[in-house]
Amino acid sequence: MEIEVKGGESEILGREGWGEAGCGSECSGCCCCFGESGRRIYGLQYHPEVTHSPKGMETLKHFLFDVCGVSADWKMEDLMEEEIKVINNTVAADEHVICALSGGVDSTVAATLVHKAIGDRLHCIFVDNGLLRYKEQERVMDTFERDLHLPVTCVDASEQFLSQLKGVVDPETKRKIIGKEFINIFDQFAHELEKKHGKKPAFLVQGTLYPDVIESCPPPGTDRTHSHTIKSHHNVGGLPKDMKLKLIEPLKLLFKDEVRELGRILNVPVGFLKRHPFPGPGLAVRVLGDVTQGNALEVLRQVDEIFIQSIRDAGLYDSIWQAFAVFLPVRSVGVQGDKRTHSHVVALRAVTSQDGMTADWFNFEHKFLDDVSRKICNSVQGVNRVVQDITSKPPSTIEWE
Ligand SMILES: Nc1ncnc2c1ncn2[C@@H]1O[C@H](COP(=O)(O)OP(=O)(O)OP(=O)(O)O)[C@@H](O)[C@H]1O
Repeated sequence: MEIEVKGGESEILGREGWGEAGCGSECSGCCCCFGESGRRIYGLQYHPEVTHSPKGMETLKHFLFDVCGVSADWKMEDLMEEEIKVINNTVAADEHVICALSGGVDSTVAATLVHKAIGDRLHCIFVDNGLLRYKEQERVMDTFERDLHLPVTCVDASEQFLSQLKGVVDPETKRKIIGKEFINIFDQFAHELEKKHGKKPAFLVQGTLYPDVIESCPPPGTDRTHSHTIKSHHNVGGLPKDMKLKLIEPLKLLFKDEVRELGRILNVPVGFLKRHPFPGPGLAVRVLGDVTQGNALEVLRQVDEIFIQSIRDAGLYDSIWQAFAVFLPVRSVGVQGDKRTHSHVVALRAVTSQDGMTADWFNFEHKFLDDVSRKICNSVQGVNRVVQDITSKPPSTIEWE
């Protein structure tokens, strides 16, 4: 069996006295697993939970059910009830809670659960940062209000964000600017709620998932300890110290597919739960270079909408983890309507994945790509070339910036 072994950790294995040991085929014979059935001690030097590990799930099932003797009687309904109890015990009857909704699955499910627990003492905010997809604001606000009955304030801050991003091309700087603007807006929202209810919100709901917790957890042997601050920084770009908000993270023991299951129990529309992930910094990380230059955002919105709608029409949306278009900071020469053009180039990216940690590029049929490319060049002014991204993760990341 071939397995991927993380380098640099093999010296703790293969000590004398251990029983059976296995070797990795691609790592010069270093130990990749061992077992001592007498002492009932087992160890693995690879990630069985990763989809790329063959028989990983079988290995885990064998360990849990045959070795440890546990039974699979865990139910999502029980978790929901438990979390509601925890939320009610945490938030006193006169306290208020805020939640930043992105229109994504995680924050929506987290907010819906907290709303079920504490009702309208939950106050949600959705920010139009000028970096949203085609008609995104209307589409998500409609779902929040009509289907989920969530109390949501929509703030149009597009000018504020775009003016701060003018001339910025470095991806990290873009992310930091966006994170900082989000915080200013959340802070202002909290102040307004304080004026209205006479009390500052004490809690912030975040849609932290278990993979985020794992990623925030430092490797064993380092002096560091796990910190929630790491995730909150990751999530909303860092919270201002004077907000003093305590975190409510009801999904922090769940993986994405489990969050979707919880969402189904909470009656979040299935179409919404199946939405592809969308990055917090929005189209800013899909327009390479200065997002405010020319009509890059508008062009990208139109291209992206055509691509996604074509994927839906072809019945492929649910087979793809994430699909989107990227606006490239180059122009190419073309011939359109008997005229020479010097126009924009856009890239299409679609990947499959189980958890976003690794991903493979999606292999569209030739006809699909041909149709989409023609449709884009024929209907989006200023685009004369469409290319496809055919790299997996690794070596690339899913997003381009
Ligand atoms: N436009 C927005 N308005 C309000 N809050 C936002 C917005 N975009 C992102 N956020 C907040 O920042 C968090 C992190 O954004 P990111 O896109 O990385 O989310 P995520 O962890 O994938 O979760 P989700 O599935 O909810 O989008 C979101 O969960 C949400 O709380």
